[in-house]
Amino acid sequence: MTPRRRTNVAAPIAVAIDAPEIETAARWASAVAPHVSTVKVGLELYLRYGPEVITTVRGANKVSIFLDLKLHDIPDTVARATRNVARLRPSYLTVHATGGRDMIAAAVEAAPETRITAVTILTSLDDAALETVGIRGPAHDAVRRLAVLAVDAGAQALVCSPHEVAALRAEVGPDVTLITPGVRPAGTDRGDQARVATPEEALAAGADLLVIGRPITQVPDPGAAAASIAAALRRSETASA
Ligand SMILES: O=C(O)c1cc(=O)[nH]c(=O)n1[C@@H]1O[C@H](COP(=O)(O)O)[C@@H](O)[C@H]1O
Repeated sequence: MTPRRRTNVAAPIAVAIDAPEIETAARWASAVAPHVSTVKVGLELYLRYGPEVITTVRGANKVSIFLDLKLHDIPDTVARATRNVARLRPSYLTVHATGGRDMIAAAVEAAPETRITAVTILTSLDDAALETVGIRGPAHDAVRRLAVLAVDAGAQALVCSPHEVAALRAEVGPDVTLITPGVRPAGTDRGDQARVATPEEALAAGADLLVIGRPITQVPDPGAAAASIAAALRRSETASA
């Protein structure tokens, strides 16, 4: 699939600010903000610092906030939790698609200004791991089933691995934002990720937003790493135009 061309300078990257301390998170956010569209705050920081970490990471940075709490509970509980964090005005909020249709719909209704983002099958799981938790695979099929269910329930964005993006795009159309973690620049360590691809491959497959954490944050200069991946993405878009 031909990648959709972008005119803004910030690359379609959500940097996963998975830091132990709020001071580190603030430093990483301001280093990467000139180069990327979005920063993602997840469980590690939010469970320690709560809403304060959103205010801090947002700071003076011109970035969208992706709040990755992966909510998964009964619909009323998820609705109330979603309402609480919607006050922080995140652009994206994650819920697990396996929570089911009513749970996803409850989150959508509770946060009309936020893109409720359904996580399909975690990128750390391969086909064998899926079987151990009783989800009918292969991962590719499970992702497609959950994506259709989530969009039907009102989710405006989906998280999947780069391997499933092209098929999902064909399935859900152009209006649903497709977000891919499991992104590893060539030559970097895949760590605990199972279904991975390079940033250029994920973008070429049709992803709208690439979630990248450790390849940017666990190097001496996160700002330079973000700038370098952003430049590589721009080159690959130009080459395929
Ligand atoms: O929802 C997510 O962001 C997410 C879903 C998924 O399936 N896999 C996944 O890795 N993530 C998140 O994406 C980030 C990936 O970070 P790195 O593996 O360091 O690039 C982490 O913050 C994960 O919590």
